[in-house]
Amino acid sequence: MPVRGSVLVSGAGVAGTAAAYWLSRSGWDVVLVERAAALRTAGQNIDVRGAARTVVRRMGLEAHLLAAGTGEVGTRFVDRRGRTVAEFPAGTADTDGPTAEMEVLRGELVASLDALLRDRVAHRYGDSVRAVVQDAEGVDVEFAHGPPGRFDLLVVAEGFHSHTRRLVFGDVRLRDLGQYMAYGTVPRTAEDDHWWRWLPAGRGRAVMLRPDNVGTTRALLAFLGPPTGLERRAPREQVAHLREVFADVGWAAPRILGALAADHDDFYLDRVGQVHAPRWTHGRVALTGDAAYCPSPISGMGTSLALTGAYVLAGELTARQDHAAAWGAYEALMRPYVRRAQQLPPGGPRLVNPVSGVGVSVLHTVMRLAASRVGRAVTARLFAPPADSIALPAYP
Ligand SMILES: Cc1cc2nc3c(=O)[nH]c(=O)nc-3n(C[C@H](O)[C@H](O)[C@H](O)COP(=O)(O)OP(=O)(O)OC[C@H]3O[C@@H](n4cnc5c(N)ncnc54)[C@H](O)[C@@H]3O)c2cc1C
Repeated sequence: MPVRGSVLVSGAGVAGTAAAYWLSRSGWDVVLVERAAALRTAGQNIDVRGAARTVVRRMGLEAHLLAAGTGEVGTRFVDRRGRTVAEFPAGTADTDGPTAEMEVLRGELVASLDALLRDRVAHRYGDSVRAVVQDAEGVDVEFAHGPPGRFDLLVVAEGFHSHTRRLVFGDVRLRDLGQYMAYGTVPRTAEDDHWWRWLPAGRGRAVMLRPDNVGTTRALLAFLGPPTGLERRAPREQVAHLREVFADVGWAAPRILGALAADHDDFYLDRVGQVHAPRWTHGRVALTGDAAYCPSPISGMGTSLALTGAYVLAGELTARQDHAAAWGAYEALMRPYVRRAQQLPPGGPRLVNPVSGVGVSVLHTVMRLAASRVGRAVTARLFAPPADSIALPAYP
């Protein structure tokens, strides 16, 4: 196959590995640079829905990812004693509820995508883009550590806080959704089951436990509040803060906080937000995945947008050959899809994280109604992620 041109992909997450796969498969010469010293396989349960299911099927990964799923059987809202208030079993349709049919650990997905790149894509770990200068024919890139290089195109897939996005596009609008989320992995206990258990704990807080397929349990602590810079503090200080915020919450909170205090390895805390970049391309540089259009973890669509966007970007580049035409087609196909994915239910995180005790009781009632047969039909139509709302082209 003739080489179409050279592409530097920056960021070996979901979007970066997927873009590298589709580009290399179509004859592009791809270098994948990742800031971390190795592939980052941390992360928790993520959903692959709708059009993204088609993308992983076209990669030959669907059966493997279904078999390597977390085994989550559905979502249960619980009270402070762990008793089920309402449950939403996982359906076979991707749009059925919080638990998608394809739920995998992020690490499993990224490792599976990366395994497709062996012998196709040059990896450069422990390095990052320091400067970008482009002209009509190409992009000159300086790296923090390695020698500089010239590429035909640069694809930025560095996630929410992308540095290269800032270098090329300046500051883009980040929509803060008023919530912190902390993730960690805790030892599994006999009491843990295969449900995603979700405690709305009042005062805008939530405690969640989710099953995995590697013998541990995934924990999530979320709380509403303004940005305080907590996300930039050391993990030890972040856990100490969480201990204060969740001090009076029972159920799984003490167990989670105890485990997080002992082990920070897989601990991660950040603000919940969205990326609203007015343009996704500039000259010979394109943004994809969270760096371009993060819809936030509460949308359930981040990974699906990353997989779909990488596929469309690479497909259009290959189908059109002229990168400017490809950028136009990428925006035209993906913008409406992204707009729908970024439209959260009214109130955003506030809707399912009531502040007062009365609010928690109201939420319990609403969840019970929503979990009924009629309720599920209505809520599926109102709140289901718009995972299928794109006509995915079949590229050669
Ligand atoms: C370690 C980790 C854990 C996560 N855990 C969860 C989770 O539990 N639940 C959830 O919903 N979402 C999680 N996410 C986010 C989720 O992966 C994304 O929302 C979604 O899959 C879109 O992926 P992405 O490839 O655009 O971004 P990401 O998956 O964030 O990948 C971005 C990649 O770019 C790399 N990178 C960043 N800056 C640079 C740079 N300057 N140069 C080179 N490389 C760079 C990062 O190290 C990372 O490998 C996690 C992301 C990471 C990186």
